[in-house]
Amino acid sequence: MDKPWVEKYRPKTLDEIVGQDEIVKRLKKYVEKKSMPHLLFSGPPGVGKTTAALCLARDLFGENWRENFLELNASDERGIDVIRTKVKDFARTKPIGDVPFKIIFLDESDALTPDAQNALRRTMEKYSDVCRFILSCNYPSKIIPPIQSRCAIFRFSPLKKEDIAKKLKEIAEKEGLKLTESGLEAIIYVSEGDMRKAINVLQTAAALSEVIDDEIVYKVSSRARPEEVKKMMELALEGKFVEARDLLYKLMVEWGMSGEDILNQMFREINNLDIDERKKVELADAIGETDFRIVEGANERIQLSALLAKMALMGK
Ligand SMILES: Nc1ncnc2c1ncn2[C@@H]1O[C@H](COP(=O)(O)OP(=O)(O)OP(=O)(O)O)[C@@H](O)[C@H]1O
Repeated sequence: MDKPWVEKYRPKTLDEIVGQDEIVKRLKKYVEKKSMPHLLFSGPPGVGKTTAALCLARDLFGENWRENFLELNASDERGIDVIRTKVKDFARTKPIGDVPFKIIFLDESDALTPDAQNALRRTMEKYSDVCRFILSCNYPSKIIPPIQSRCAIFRFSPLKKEDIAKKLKEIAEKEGLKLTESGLEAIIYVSEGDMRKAINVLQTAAALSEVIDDEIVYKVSSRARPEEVKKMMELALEGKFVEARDLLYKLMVEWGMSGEDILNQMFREINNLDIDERKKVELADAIGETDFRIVEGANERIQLSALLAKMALMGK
């Protein structure tokens, strides 16, 4: 098996990062000045937080980057004591090269409890003359204010269509794949701004075929074509409950979609339906209700059929 493409094609310098332009610009300033504060990276998965930290380290430290960079994962390290010990060992030796500090990257820092974060804050203070911390998290609100106020905050956003397209085209070319326009659109649809997901879908599809079109993308990602989900919703709203439910079963059985996947796609299709604003509100509410019930453990098939029934009664 090939090396995972997310690793093989991970950018090595800040210049290779696609999108996140403002962030890259700010980080380059730190490289220029060889000086930076502690940083807090927040944002959804797979949009370049870890990559940006690695690229920053490479650009800043050059060939010595490995000696000057420590990566820890807050949810793997079995608590703050282990993190503290590792930081202490790492901070004991002087940075190698002409940059006066080392970098500690702490992934999933929002997995730490507030107490653990308080302990982390003290560790950050203790070693701040020799170490800069980069904390990565999905939600900055889960980081205690005293840490937030000690960090420069960087908010990473889901990647734009064009940015994902650029990267996928580059990989397809290097791997000798034919990525069709429909295939590219489909990967963009299923990955929802997450570059890791996009690259993984491309690699999984490439294991099955040299030509990547929408058919294969929806197959490997267990997603239905958006048109099919939309059609199911339209049938229900037109009062054709049985036809809508047949299509639902087809999505679940033939495409292997979970109830949660179907609801997510239905939610995304609301805006594409030709119904008035009030109906869209009712529909979003009904989908939310069904989602809650499924999360609580109710039968998916029954809940989704009931949702279609509700839509049939709701009408267009
Ligand atoms: N902006 C980007 N430019 C180029 N490649 C990217 C970008 N964002 C993500 N990638 C690709 O996706 C993979 C995953 O990205 P990364 O590990 O940086 O995500 P992350 O934001 O740290 O996510 P998580 O919060 O899940 O750790 C990388 O190996 C890289 O190949």
